[in-house]
Amino acid sequence: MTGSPPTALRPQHPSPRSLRGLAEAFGFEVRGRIDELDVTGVAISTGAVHGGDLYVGVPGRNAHGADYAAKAAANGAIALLTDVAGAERAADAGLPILVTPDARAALGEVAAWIHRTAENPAALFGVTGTNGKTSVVYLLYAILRQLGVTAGLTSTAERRIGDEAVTSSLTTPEASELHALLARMREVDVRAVGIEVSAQALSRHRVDGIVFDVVGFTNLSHDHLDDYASMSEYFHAKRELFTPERARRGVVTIESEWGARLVAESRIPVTTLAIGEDAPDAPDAPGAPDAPGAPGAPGADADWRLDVLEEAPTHTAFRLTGPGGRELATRIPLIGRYNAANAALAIVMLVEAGNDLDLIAAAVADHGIDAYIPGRTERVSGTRGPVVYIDYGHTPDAFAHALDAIRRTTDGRVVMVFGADGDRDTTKRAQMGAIAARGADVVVITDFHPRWEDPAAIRAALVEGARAAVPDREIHEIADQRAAFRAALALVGEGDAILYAGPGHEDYQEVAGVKHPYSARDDARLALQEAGWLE
Ligand SMILES: CC(=O)N[C@H]1[C@@H](OP(=O)(O)OP(=O)(O)OC[C@H]2O[C@@H](n3ccc(=O)[nH]c3=O)[C@H](O)[C@@H]2O)O[C@H](CO)[C@@H](O)[C@@H]1O[C@H](C)C(=O)N[C@@H](C)C(=O)N[C@H](CCC(=O)O)C(=O)O
Ligand SMILES: Nc1ncnc2c1ncn2[C@@H]1O[C@H](COP(=O)(O)OP(=O)(O)OP(=O)(O)O)[C@@H](O)[C@H]1O
Repeated sequence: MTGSPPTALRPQHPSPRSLRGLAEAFGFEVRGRIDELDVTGVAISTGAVHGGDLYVGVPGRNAHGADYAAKAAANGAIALLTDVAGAERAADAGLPILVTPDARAALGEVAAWIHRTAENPAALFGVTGTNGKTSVVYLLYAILRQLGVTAGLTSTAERRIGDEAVTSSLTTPEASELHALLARMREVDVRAVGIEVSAQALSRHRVDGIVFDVVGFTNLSHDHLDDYASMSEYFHAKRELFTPERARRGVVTIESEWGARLVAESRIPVTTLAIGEDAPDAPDAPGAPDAPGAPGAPGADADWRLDVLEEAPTHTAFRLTGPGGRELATRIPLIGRYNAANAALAIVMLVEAGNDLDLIAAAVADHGIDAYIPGRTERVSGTRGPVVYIDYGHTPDAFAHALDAIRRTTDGRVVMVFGADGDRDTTKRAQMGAIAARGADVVVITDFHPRWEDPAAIRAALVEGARAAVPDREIHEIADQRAAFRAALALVGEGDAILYAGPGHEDYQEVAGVKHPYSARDDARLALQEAGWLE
């Protein structure tokens, strides 16, 4: 096939449904002629419209989607669903209009109806938390495949059905895309799906029309305080997943006060998972696991307990002990106690969904969990020279965990390369700088996605945070990412490690609205070759 790659996975054999039936099922006011019209899909953005779709026009930050109804019609939409204001704006667009007070709030159920996603559903696993969602979803996917289950996933990195994958734009797709994806998955007999659920998705109705079988919570720490006024508001957005309207059962990692709070405030039955001793030093407030009010030894009376048995640059081995002393011991090809925690959460979620622990243990007995997580402390170096990890961490807590994991498995020096997102939560930058300075021997501050911000100002905030925390730390400020990585590489040798946090799986850098091609993974491999460390 030529042309642009598909941006979404949709059913290939949709079964048309009557638009009149839709309007009646939801009690929508109808403006225009809709009899004889059948709908085969639904889209919230004109770029995603396929022939036969219902286009849903919602108000946004920049525009009202209804203003694009004519464009949707040109792309093949057969009708518009919108609010009263939208209906007036689109009166001359040439499409019949269904009117509802809040079209975004209706979207999930409408998409579920059009795609019949409630019929013969796969087991649905939802994962939320500040860090680790993508990782848990990939670990679920890997274990399910080892159990012989046809699985799918949706994450920040990609939407995936077996070997078919598309790159993601949002962490959690809009409900229109999500239900289409589930319908496509049903066509190819996917029986279990891991879905990463961001706080924004819960606040913006993106997982409406779904009841998860099991939901999991990783942790909560400082992020997205540009979107939420406080950590409590951010927590409340995530807590929404632990309600009977959204899920049947939950598993909560009790690593911090937030996990304990979620257990206390959950409105669905929850199972708890405690992490053994030796968590890394947590960042300071806000959102610190050891913030005031945290209960004593977290997880002392949890249902499940994780103990890390071995940490190496290539793998982590752990034991999981559950109710009645049931045990599973295995390994993951990933570094870090936090990744063992992610794997443990995935396993307990599978058990809560009815999978037998012994069967899971048998499936992962030979080689451990066979997971590949793109751009999450991904080792790009070879057998010689420094160990180089490319990571997606972009929060203080992620920095702390990744640095801790690398420090534990590195005899030599640790150099950290990183930048910070422009046009995103600016309040975490000083802390990111501070944690890097505390955890690494040398810090190289570079640009990430400046977007519309002045990149020099972003770097300055990071440098200031680093200097304030460790005044004599060796700090380099190098705007160009390729040059920054090469400068880091020049500082290390056999036995040392580089953590390049930020770019992860991404293949671009966004500057002033333009996406420039840049893959940190590819460039790091190239630099390693240039330095003679990699064939
Ligand atoms: C701030 C925010 O939530 N923006 C979302 C919003 O865009 P917007 O309000 O800017 O939209 P707009 O430009 O005003 O347009 C209004 C409507 O007209 C439509 N439109 C507009 C122009 C056009 O030509 N055709 C068209 O159809 C748009 O699709 C939209 O529905 O509606 C769009 C689709 O309806 C979303 O894709 C978009 O998410 C943007 C990309 C985003 O960045 N969201 C962030 C906050 C987010 O959700 N992030 C989390 C990250 C979680 C994590 O880090 O863990 C996530 O889940 O991804
Ligand atoms: N359980 C965890 N606790 C703390 N940090 C973690 C954990 N798991 C992963 N991380 C760190 O967070 C980074 C992002 O991991 P991951 O992509 O799995 O999280 P996420 O919640 O999906 O974030 P995003 O939605 O932004 O992708 C990792 O690269 C790693 O540095």
